[in-house]
Amino acid sequence: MHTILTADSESMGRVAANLAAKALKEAIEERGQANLIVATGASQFEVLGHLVAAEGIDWSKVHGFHLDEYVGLSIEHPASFCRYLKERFVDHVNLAAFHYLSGDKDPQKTIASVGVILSKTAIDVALVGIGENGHLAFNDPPADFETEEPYLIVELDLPCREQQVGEGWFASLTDVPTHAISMSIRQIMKTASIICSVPDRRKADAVKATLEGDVCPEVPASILNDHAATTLVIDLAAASKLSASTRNQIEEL
Ligand SMILES: O=P(O)(O)OC[C@H]1O[C@](O)(CO)[C@@H](O)[C@@H]1O
Repeated sequence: MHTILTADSESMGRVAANLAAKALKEAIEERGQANLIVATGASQFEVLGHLVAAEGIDWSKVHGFHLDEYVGLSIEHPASFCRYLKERFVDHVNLAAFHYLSGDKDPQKTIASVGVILSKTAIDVALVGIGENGHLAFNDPPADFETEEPYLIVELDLPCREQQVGEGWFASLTDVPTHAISMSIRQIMKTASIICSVPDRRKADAVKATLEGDVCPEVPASILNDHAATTLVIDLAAASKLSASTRNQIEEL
């Protein structure tokens, strides 16, 4: 995994968005279209802000896929990932299509219908983050590294649900849904180019475990070490617990 260290979340977002824009333009040039997976959460604020402002992407040739969503939240809820993506991404670009995961009515039906399309699609770029508990999408530890299903309905663990309260998406723990739709680990790993953006000191332990520990289901994001073309973009705060030898191997911008 190639890791890039940036000063702060703003420069992290700019670097990640530039990488994504380049990969999307190359895919459009080569194949006439591009397929993109989009994540949500605090880690994607700056990434999506820079990406929608990027020049030279023919968005009408881009098909978007949604990484994960809570079960039971309507798009009216402030923490809805559908709402987040609509407001921060889809409304700003003229996409060929965006495949939302609506988790409020019939999540099984949603994952069946979007999953069929996703299974037949070669994804060029995935924008992802890492949770405080090391999760990748909503695959909390221990994550299922084996399933071939494109999407799963998962139970969220306590640290994951506490993170959502800590970030201010929900007023209390009881408001956080207990289940979510998540793209599976194997499906994410099929992406040609993964761009994983991780800002903030809250993520320092997860970043350390991802870069310095074993690849194991207990650290779901560690699987990215087995991917041929992942770039991890972190800021100084997220890198604050890395060893000196890891720091020496990281590209600093
Ligand atoms: O960006 P956050 O809120 O720190 O979360 C990291 C990752 O976790 C998810 O938000 C799921 O909680 C992903 O969509 C995101 O990439």
